[in-house]
Amino acid sequence: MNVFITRVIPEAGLKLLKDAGFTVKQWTEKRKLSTEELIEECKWADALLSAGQQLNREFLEASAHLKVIALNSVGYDNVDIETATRLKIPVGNTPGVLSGATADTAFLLMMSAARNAFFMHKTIISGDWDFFEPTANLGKELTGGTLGIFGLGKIGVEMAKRCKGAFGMKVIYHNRNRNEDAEKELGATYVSFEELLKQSDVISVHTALTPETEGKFNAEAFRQMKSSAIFVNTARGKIHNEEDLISALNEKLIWGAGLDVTNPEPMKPGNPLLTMPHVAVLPHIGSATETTRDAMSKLAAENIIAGLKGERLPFPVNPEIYS
Ligand SMILES: NC(=O)C1=CN([C@@H]2O[C@H](COP(=O)(O)OP(=O)(O)OC[C@H]3O[C@@H](n4cnc5c(N)ncnc54)[C@H](O)[C@@H]3O)[C@@H](O)[C@H]2O)C=CC1
Ligand SMILES: O=C(O)C(=O)CO
Repeated sequence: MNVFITRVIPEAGLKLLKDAGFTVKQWTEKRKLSTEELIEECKWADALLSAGQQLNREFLEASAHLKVIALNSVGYDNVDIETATRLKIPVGNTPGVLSGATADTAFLLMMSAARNAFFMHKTIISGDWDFFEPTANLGKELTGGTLGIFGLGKIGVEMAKRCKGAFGMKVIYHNRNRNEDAEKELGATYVSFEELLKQSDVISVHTALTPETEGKFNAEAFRQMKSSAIFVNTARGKIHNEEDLISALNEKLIWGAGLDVTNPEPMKPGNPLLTMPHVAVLPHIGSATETTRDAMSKLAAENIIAGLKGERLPFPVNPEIYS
């Protein structure tokens, strides 16, 4: 059995695949494959382990022989799941193991925006750090503030735990469904989207990218937020409208922002967000720790192994193919 992998993955996952007796080919070029290249590579493969590739209808229809597609991510917005399901190709993802690391990144971005850390760092590089000024470079304290989580799933819960534990923040959330476990564990309160915007000192986005969440944080949403609020997005860049975010920051409708995800990725080096005060931008490193990336590669390998054995994937995103 042959497995094509669209990126070099950690040894931990690779070993599981090799120990299972599969022949593995990794794409080592530091660029994404085109759809045509991916179709060509997959002609040889029985399974695909995909990191960061767009798996569209054209690719899936040309690769309907694949017995399994394992994503090296929890997000699956870059896969045409409807087509994969129609073609009965099981698709697996990597939930849970990356929740802590990604929440750590959200926390880092929240803190960095609150204390203007990225901007102040640049003043050292440019030689503009002159002397200690008691009235300048002032940030925000978060103790006792309100954290608003948009999408209180696995990562959202981890972010809420960190903010409650560190700063005693009150947690409110808006979700597709109530999360009663989190309400009990964290004392989190369910609110409407409008109340989330109005009441939060920090809004942290943790939903999947879907037609309902795309562009959700737009001019209208930023207008309803507190002028002292910080907007954090570690989910997907398309959930906020970048132009509207830049205007909201320039017009001081909100105070700051922390982004691990942008639209497009990579963000262009001249993007104004990279030099604005109270803004912190990272290059999609939410899950990027050794421990977490090892664990993700193992889950992806487990999905491949189950799929190639004809078994149900341990982490399927289209479980309906089994019914
Ligand atoms: N920056 C990074 O490196 C990473 C980003 N992510 C992103 O984070 C997202 C969330 O991951 P998890 O917490 O593991 O997923 P999850 O499925 O546990 O949580 C997502 C939550 O959002 C809610 N939701 C979905 N649609 C909604 C809507 N229209 N309105 C309100 N709530 C809605 C769901 O009910 C669920 O509670 C992923 O889909 C991925 O896009 C995930 C890992 C790393
Ligand atoms: O898992 C995901 O969805 C990511 O964005 C990277 O870990």
